Amino acid sequence: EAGNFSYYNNPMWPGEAHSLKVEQVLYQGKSEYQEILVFESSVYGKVLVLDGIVQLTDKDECAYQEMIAHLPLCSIPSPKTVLVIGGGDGGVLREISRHSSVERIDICEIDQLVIDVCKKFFPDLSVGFEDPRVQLHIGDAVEFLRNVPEGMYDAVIVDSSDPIGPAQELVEKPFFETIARALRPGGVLCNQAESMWLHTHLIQDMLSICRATFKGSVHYAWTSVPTYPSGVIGFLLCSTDGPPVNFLNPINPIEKQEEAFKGKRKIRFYNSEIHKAAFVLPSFAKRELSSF
Ligand SMILES: NCCCN[C@H]1CC[C@H](N)CC1
Repeated sequence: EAGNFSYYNNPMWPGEAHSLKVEQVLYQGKSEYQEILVFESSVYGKVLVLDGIVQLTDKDECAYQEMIAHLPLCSIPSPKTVLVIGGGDGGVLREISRHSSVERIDICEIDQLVIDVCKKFFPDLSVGFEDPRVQLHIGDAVEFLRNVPEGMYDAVIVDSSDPIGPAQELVEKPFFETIARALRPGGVLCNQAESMWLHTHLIQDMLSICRATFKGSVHYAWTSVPTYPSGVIGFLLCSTDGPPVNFLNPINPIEKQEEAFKGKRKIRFYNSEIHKAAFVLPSFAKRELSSF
């Protein structure tokens, strides 16, 4: 119904509310995993909500999807095989397909209904599924990774929702160990890593797991997404042992990828400068998220 959509008292954000004016509800349903809502907002275009948590909006999804895809892929010389965990809306696939070096994109999404709803209401994102390099696997990521050959991927991107509900196991040590095994030497992981304003304890836990699991470098980067709680979201960038990866300086800059732009939607947020800037942290975060 028209009015306001707001979520509050979610255990992830106690005592915090964020509300968007609803022009029209476009879809409401429930899969075997979560409640799914799509509505037209007055400021941010269409909005996708899972279990009461905003996942993306037309207006600001570019910041999240472009950063989570290009921060890892622009940090290694020539990514060929990529795995996406989650990402059922297709936005991350859309961004990965800008890289002409990529030959294979596996995606493991647990909820088919999310994919179907996004194909209907978010064609600018689900276009990612049309790339012939994409192979879709519906199922649990932990199960999927168990059956992946060792050293299979150059990059793994974990585009997960928050660690309550279906994505709880995606912040635990065994999951990161299966990712490390699936990556080739010098391979990279980019993981959704919550807000430095609200979740430094969760981020510290993920950082210590990653520093123990990934023998290369581990860095925290962040970006602005106005419709996420606290208006920012972070990313964990990890590399395995083998050729060192310097995340802070994109050696495979998007500006040099002619495929990145030809016949595709323009890039709206990411560029090589904002790549470098993403790893610059405010003082409190440097203290709380530095190596320990
Ligand atoms: N690909 C859509 C974004 C999914 N990522 C999450 C949405 C919910 C947020 N609280 C955290 C990121």
